[in-house]
Amino acid sequence: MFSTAFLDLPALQGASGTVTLPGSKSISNRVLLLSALCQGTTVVHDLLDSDDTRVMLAALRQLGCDVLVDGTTVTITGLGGCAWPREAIEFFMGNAGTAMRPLTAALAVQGGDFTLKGVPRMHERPIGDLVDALRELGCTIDYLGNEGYPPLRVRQPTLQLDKPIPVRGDVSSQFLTALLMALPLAAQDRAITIEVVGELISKPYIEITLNLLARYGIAVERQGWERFVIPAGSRYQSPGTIHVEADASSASYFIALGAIAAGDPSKGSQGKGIRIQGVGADSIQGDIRFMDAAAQMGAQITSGPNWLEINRGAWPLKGITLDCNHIPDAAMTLAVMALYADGPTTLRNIASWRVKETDRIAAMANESRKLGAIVEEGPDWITIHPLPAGQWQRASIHTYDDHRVAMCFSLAAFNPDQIPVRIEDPKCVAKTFPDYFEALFSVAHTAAANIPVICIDGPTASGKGTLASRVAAQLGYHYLDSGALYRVTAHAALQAGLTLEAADEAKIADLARQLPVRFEGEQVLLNNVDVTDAIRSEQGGMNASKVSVLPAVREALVALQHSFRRLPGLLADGRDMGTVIFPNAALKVFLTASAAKRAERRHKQLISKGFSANIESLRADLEARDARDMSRSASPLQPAQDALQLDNSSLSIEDSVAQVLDWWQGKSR
Ligand SMILES: O=C(O)C1=C[C@@H](OP(=O)(O)O)[C@@H](O)[C@H](O)C1
Ligand SMILES: C=C(OP(=O)(O)O)C(=O)O
Repeated sequence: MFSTAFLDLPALQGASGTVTLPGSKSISNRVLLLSALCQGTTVVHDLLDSDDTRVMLAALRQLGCDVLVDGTTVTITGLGGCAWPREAIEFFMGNAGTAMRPLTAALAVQGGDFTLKGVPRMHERPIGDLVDALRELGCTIDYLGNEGYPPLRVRQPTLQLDKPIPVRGDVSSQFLTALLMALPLAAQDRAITIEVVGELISKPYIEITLNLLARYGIAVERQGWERFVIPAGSRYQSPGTIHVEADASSASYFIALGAIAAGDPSKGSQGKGIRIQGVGADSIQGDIRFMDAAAQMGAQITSGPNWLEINRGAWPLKGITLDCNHIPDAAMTLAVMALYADGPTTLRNIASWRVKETDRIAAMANESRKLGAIVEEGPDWITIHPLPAGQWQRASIHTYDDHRVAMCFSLAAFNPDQIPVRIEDPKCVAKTFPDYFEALFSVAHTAAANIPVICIDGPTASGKGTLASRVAAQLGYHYLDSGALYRVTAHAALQAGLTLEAADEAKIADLARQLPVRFEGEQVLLNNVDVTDAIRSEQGGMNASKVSVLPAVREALVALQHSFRRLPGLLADGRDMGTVIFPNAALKVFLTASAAKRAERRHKQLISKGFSANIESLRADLEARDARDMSRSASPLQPAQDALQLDNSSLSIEDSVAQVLDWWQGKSR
C-alpha cells in the first residue's frame, strides 16, 4: 500500500496483463457477521483484508467470537449458543457502512450495553431510518451525537414482533440488509415481515443479502421489493465452508482500464487487454452489471467462470445516459470513462452518492473540473463532458478519504496529453483495496522516459543511501542502491573463487550479467541467501570499489540497473547514476560532505552495528577511495553537468530530504 502524502502517477500509455482482485467487501462483511451469528465453525476463503473488514473482525472478536486468520482464509466459531456479552462494549466501525448498519441491528435485537462509533464522516452518514425501524421493533437505541446519525448507544430491547416492521429504503439499502440479517435471531417462534417504505434503492445489494442468507439457512420470502418475510423457525446454520468472490466494484477500474488503455504491441498477443481473475459475469454482486455499461461505452468484454477479459473496442468511447441506481459504487468509474468519450455522459438516479464516503457527486464534479472537464450536476445526477486532447490540465486530485475517488481518478493518467496526475492521500484505498495502485502498476505501461528518476550521486559515506531511501519512501518510488550491486558482484565473484582483478574481468562480468540479486526492504539477497551484513562491511566496500573499476563489469550491470526504472518512479543512488546510467533523469543531486564528517558518520554506523572501528583510519580509507573513484577511467565519480550540489556536512537528514523534495516539486510543477 502507498502510505505517502500523495502519489504522482506518470502519464500512462497502455495496459495489459492479468490482475487477481481481492475479495468483495459486501460479501466479506456479510459472511463475517452471518458466520458470527450462527452455531458452529465456518471457514471463509478469499476474505477481503481491508479497513472495512478489519473493523468488522475486531467487533466480532470484542463480542467473544473466536476468529482465526490465516492469510485470506478465516475460520470463525459462531456465537450461537454461547453466552452473549453482559459487559459494556464500545465498537469502532471506521467508515464501513457494511459493518455499522448490520451490526447496529444485530446488537439492538440481541440487546446489551453497546456503543457504536466511527470516523467523523461516519457520524455524518445517516442511520435514522434504521434506528426508526429498530425502535418500532422494540429496540432501545440512543443517539449520542446528532439525531439521525452515529454514534449510537444500544441497550436491552423489549421486542414487539406482532406487526410488520416498516423501513425506509430510499436513502440506503443497507438498512433493509441490516434488518434482514438481524431478524432471523428473533424469528424462532413466528414469522417476521419487513415492509419497505418508499422506493428501495441499490436493489442488487438486497439480492446479495438474500443469497447469502440462504447459504446460512434462512429462506426469506421476497414479495416484490416491498415485503420480505423471514419464516418462523428460522435459525442460522453455518454452511461449513464459503468462498468470497473477488470484488465486482473493484473490478470496475480494471474493466475501465481495458476499455481505455491500448495494449502493448511489443508483447504480441500477450500484450492485448486486461484479464481479471476472481469474478465473472455470473457474479452474485450487482456491480458486475457495470460491464454492460462499459460495453455500451465501447469496451469489448468476454467472461468465463470467475474471469473477465476486456479489450478496447470503440475509441473514443461513446457517451451514454444511464440510470445508475443499480450500480451506485461502480457508476463512479463511468464518470471518469466519460472524459474519454465522444459526447457527454449523464449518470442519473444517484442521489445516494451524496451520503457515502463523501458527497460523491460534488467530489467527482470538482476533481473532473480540475482536469479541465466541463461538468454539470443536480441533486441526483451528473453530466460529464469529454475532455479532448490539448485540454487536459495538470491536477492534484483531492480524494476526500474516499477510496473510489482515488481509484477512479487514477484512470485519468491515460490522458492523451500525457500529463501526470497527482492522487492525494492514496492510502484511502485501504477501505476496500489496499494494494490498488500496486495492481494498477502491474498491468499499466508507459515509455521508460515517462517514468521519473531522481539520481543521488556522491562519494562514499556521504549519506546517499539514507537520503535516497527516505526520499523514495516519501514519494512511493522504488529505490536502487547501485553500490549494493557492486558489493554483491564482488561477493559473488569471491564466492566463485575469482580474484577481483582485471585478469578475471570477463568472468566477473558474466556473473554480474546474471546476478540473482533481490532487495527486500533493508535486506539484500543473493541466490535467496541474506548477504546484507557481509556486503555492508568495510571489506565489502573495498571489494566493491575494486570490481567497479572494471569496465566490462560496469557494462554488465547497466541493464540490471535500468530494470529498476518501474512505475511509479525511481530513486537511484550511486556514483554514476546521473552521468551514465540515467543521463535523462529529471533531477540529479550530487551529495557531498567533508571527509572528516563522513568518517565520523561511518564510525558511528559501524560502532552501532557492533563492528570495531578507528576514526583516523576510516578517514584515510575514505580519502583513498575518493581518489580511486574520481580518477578511474570508467565512469569516474563526478557530478553530472546538470546536477544540483548538496553539501550536507551541517544538515540534518530531515533538512536534506526536504531540500531534495523541494527541488523535485520545482521540477514537476
Ligand atoms: O450493502 C452493501 O454491501 C452496500 C450497499 C450500497 O449502499 P447503499 O444501499 O447505501 O446505496 C453500496 O454503495 C455499498 O458500498 C455497499
Ligand atoms: C459506499 C461504500 O461503502 P459503505 O459500505 O461504507 O457504504 C463504498 O464502498 O463505495
